[in-house]
Amino acid sequence: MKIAIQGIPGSFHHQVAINCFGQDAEIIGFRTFEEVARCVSQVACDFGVLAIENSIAGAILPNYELIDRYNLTIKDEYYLPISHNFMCLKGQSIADITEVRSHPMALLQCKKFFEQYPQIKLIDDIDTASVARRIRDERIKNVGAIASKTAAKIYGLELLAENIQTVKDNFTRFIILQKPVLDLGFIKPNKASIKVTMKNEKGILARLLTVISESELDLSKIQSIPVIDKPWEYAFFIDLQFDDYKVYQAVIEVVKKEFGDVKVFGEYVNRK
Ligand SMILES: O=C(O)C(=O)C[C@]1(C(=O)O)C=C[C@@H](O)C=C1
Repeated sequence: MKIAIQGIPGSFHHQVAINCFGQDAEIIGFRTFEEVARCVSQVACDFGVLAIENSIAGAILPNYELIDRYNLTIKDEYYLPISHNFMCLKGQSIADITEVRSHPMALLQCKKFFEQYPQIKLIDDIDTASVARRIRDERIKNVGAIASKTAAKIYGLELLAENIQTVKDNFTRFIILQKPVLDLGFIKPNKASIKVTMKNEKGILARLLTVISESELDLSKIQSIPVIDKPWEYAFFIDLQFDDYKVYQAVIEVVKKEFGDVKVFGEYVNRK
């Protein structure tokens, strides 16, 4: 089985791919999230793993747009506890480090820690582990990485500080993507991710939320994203949790009829 991820061994995406698909899965690493989405849409891989939101840094908005544009299906979700660690080539101390490189989401999660070291510049890079590997391969001094302890071990770096994320309980929600499938097999879904492109009417969002709340569906996430060909109009990505699939389906029908276009990205099992 081929699994597409952004990143290399030691990255958090790599960890999720192993946790979900086992050690024997063939994990194919890409440099960008877009390449992952494209690979899954072309069925060059069976599944893709994509981070979608983090409990400290918030949503990764461009990834919502990718799921939509490449017409992908959300098959499942996975919540990974994230512990970030500050690391560098052996034999250096924090005072030697002038810049730290990592994935932008990782930097956001550790911003507070670096406030005490104003001499260290924070620089966006591809993914957490690839910085660790580059530091090792090119024997780069004075540069630190933020990555998992697994990455420090694989790439032989020294830990300068552990668990440096702003809040110790830190989670990233990942989604497992595949090409559209209508057959859910044996899965009994109790969660769905949908996009509603609403008519621009006064009070319409409040009315939609009332319909959802009165139906007893649990709205676990709502995120607006711009409709790119209609400036200042927005679509809403909504996650819904439910006990009764029929109630959920009935609400979807009402939303389609009264509120606007609905695109269902996936129906799956809540893993929170
Ligand atoms: O760089 C990595 O190791 C990743 O897997 C990327 C990523 C992200 O996209 O949010 C995954 C989890 C953490 O939140 C930080 C970075």
